[in-house]
Amino acid sequence: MLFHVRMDVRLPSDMDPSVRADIVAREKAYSQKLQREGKWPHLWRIVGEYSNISIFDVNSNDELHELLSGLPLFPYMDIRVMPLATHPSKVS
Ligand SMILES: O=C(O)C[C@H]1C=CC(=O)O1
Repeated sequence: MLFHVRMDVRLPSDMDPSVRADIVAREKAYSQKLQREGKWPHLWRIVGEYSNISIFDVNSNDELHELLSGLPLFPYMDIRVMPLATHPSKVS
Protein backbone atom coordinates (compact mmCIF):
# COMPACT_ATOMS: atom_id res chain seq x y z
CA MET A 1 0.00 0.00 0.00
CA LEU A 2 1.34 3.40 -1.01
CA PHE A 3 0.86 6.56 1.02
CA HIS A 4 1.77 10.15 0.19
CA VAL A 5 2.92 11.82 3.39
CA ARG A 6 3.71 15.48 4.01
CA MET A 7 5.75 16.30 7.10
CA ASP A 8 6.16 19.90 8.31
CA VAL A 9 8.85 20.16 10.96
CA ARG A 10 8.15 22.66 13.76
CA LEU A 11 11.09 22.60 16.14
CA PRO A 12 10.85 25.16 18.96
CA SER A 13 13.15 28.11 18.26
CA ASP A 14 14.45 27.97 21.85
CA MET A 15 15.37 24.26 21.74
CA ASP A 16 18.86 23.54 23.05
CA PRO A 17 21.14 23.15 20.00
CA SER A 18 22.65 19.88 21.25
CA VAL A 19 19.19 18.38 21.87
CA ARG A 20 18.15 19.50 18.40
CA ALA A 21 21.27 18.00 16.80
CA ASP A 22 20.68 14.69 18.61
CA ILE A 23 17.05 14.44 17.47
CA VAL A 24 17.93 15.33 13.87
CA ALA A 25 20.76 12.75 13.81
CA ARG A 26 18.46 10.04 15.20
CA GLU A 27 15.78 11.03 12.67
CA LYS A 28 18.28 10.67 9.81
CA ALA A 29 19.38 7.20 10.98
CA TYR A 30 15.76 6.08 11.46
CA SER A 31 14.67 7.35 8.04
CA GLN A 32 17.68 5.86 6.26
CA LYS A 33 17.00 2.45 7.84
CA LEU A 34 13.40 2.56 6.54
CA GLN A 35 14.64 3.72 3.10
CA ARG A 36 17.09 0.80 2.94
CA GLU A 37 14.27 -1.57 3.91
CA GLY A 38 12.11 -0.25 1.05
CA LYS A 39 9.43 1.12 3.37
CA TRP A 40 10.23 4.77 2.50
CA PRO A 41 11.03 4.76 -1.25
CA HIS A 42 10.72 8.53 -1.84
CA LEU A 43 11.88 11.42 0.33
CA TRP A 44 11.86 14.92 -1.16
CA ARG A 45 12.52 18.32 0.38
CA ILE A 46 9.89 21.01 -0.36
CA VAL A 47 11.87 23.97 -1.68
CA GLY A 48 12.17 26.75 0.86
CA GLU A 49 10.47 24.87 3.70
CA TYR A 50 11.54 22.60 6.56
CA SER A 51 9.10 20.08 5.13
CA ASN A 52 9.19 16.95 3.07
CA ILE A 53 7.02 14.95 0.72
CA SER A 54 7.45 11.24 1.18
CA ILE A 55 6.05 8.06 -0.26
CA PHE A 56 5.73 5.12 2.11
CA ASP A 57 5.19 1.54 0.93
CA VAL A 58 3.74 -0.43 3.83
CA ASN A 59 1.33 -3.28 4.48
CA SER A 60 -1.35 -1.47 6.47
CA ASN A 61 -2.55 1.78 8.00
CA ASP A 62 -1.42 0.45 11.36
CA GLU A 63 2.12 -0.17 10.08
CA LEU A 64 2.30 3.38 8.66
CA HIS A 65 1.11 4.81 11.96
CA GLU A 66 3.71 2.76 13.84
CA LEU A 67 6.52 3.96 11.55
CA LEU A 68 5.44 7.61 11.65
CA SER A 69 4.89 7.71 15.39
CA GLY A 70 8.38 6.22 15.85
CA LEU A 71 10.03 9.18 14.10
CA PRO A 72 12.27 11.00 16.59
CA LEU A 73 10.86 14.27 15.18
CA PHE A 74 7.25 13.02 15.52
CA PRO A 75 6.46 15.29 18.50
CA TYR A 76 7.65 18.26 16.45
CA MET A 77 5.90 17.60 13.13
CA ASP A 78 2.55 18.21 11.53
CA ILE A 79 1.87 15.16 9.37
CA ARG A 80 -0.70 14.79 6.61
CA VAL A 81 -1.31 11.37 5.02
CA MET A 82 -2.99 10.66 1.68
CA PRO A 83 -3.64 6.98 0.87
CA LEU A 84 -2.98 6.26 -2.81
CA ALA A 85 -4.98 4.01 -5.14
CA THR A 86 -4.23 2.96 -8.70
CA HIS A 87 -5.40 5.51 -11.28
CA PRO A 88 -7.73 3.95 -13.90
CA SER A 89 -5.86 5.71 -16.75
CA LYS A 90 -2.42 4.51 -15.68
CA VAL A 91 -0.57 2.57 -18.38
CA SER A 92 0.65 -0.62 -16.78
O1 LIG B 1 14.05 16.79 7.44
C1 LIG B 1 12.87 16.37 7.36
O2 LIG B 1 12.14 16.59 6.39
C2 LIG B 1 12.28 15.54 8.50
C3 LIG B 1 12.77 14.15 8.51
C4 LIG B 1 12.51 13.27 7.40
C5 LIG B 1 13.60 12.54 7.16
C6 LIG B 1 14.64 13.03 7.97
O3 LIG B 1 15.80 12.64 8.03
O4 LIG B 1 14.18 14.07 8.69
